[in-house]
Amino acid sequence: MSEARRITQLPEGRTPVEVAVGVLIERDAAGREGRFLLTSRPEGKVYAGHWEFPGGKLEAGESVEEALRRELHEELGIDIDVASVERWHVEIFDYPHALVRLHFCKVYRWTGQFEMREAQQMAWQALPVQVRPVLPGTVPVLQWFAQERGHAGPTHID
Ligand SMILES: Nc1nc2c([nH]c(=O)n2[C@H]2C[C@H](O)[C@@H](COP(=O)(O)OP(=O)(O)OP(=O)(O)O)O2)c(=O)[nH]1
Repeated sequence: MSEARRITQLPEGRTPVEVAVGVLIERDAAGREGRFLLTSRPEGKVYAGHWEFPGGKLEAGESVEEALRRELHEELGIDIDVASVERWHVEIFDYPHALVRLHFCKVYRWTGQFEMREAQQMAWQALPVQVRPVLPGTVPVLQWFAQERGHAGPTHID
């Protein structure tokens, strides 16, 4: 399952699946970032049981923010305001099952109670991440966190 390739340019003639990904982050009263939320991929999906940031594919006509609002509601039962979504990084991954362009967004505010509506699991994590295995497309996010937070050493357990 490790045949995922992180690539910097779209291969000519191939159209990626656009994916909105929400990096939900706790902040303290001073605005310092703390733990972030990972969820496990539900049974029946590719990479079932792997940990990732919640999100999913854009539907026709949707913006990244709208897709994220829909996915977070459908998967986790929480609500976000599209205006508060902060776009962070874009990454392209070429998996055997799909070419995906991941739009990672930071989310600091949400309302509602978390409900695992797809029977997945959730875990608030810090570096190094303790849950495993993580999805290949999740690893760059952990590296960005490591840079931002001055974290040295492994970001997760393989
Ligand atoms: N949600 C999410 N998907 C990721 C991450 N990293 C990564 O490579 N992916 C990939 C895995 C999948 O190929 C794709 C997301 O598709 P998905 O199957 O989870 O989306 P979905 O919920 O819309 O699925 P479905 O309705 O078609 O079942 O993006 C990540 O951190 N979060």
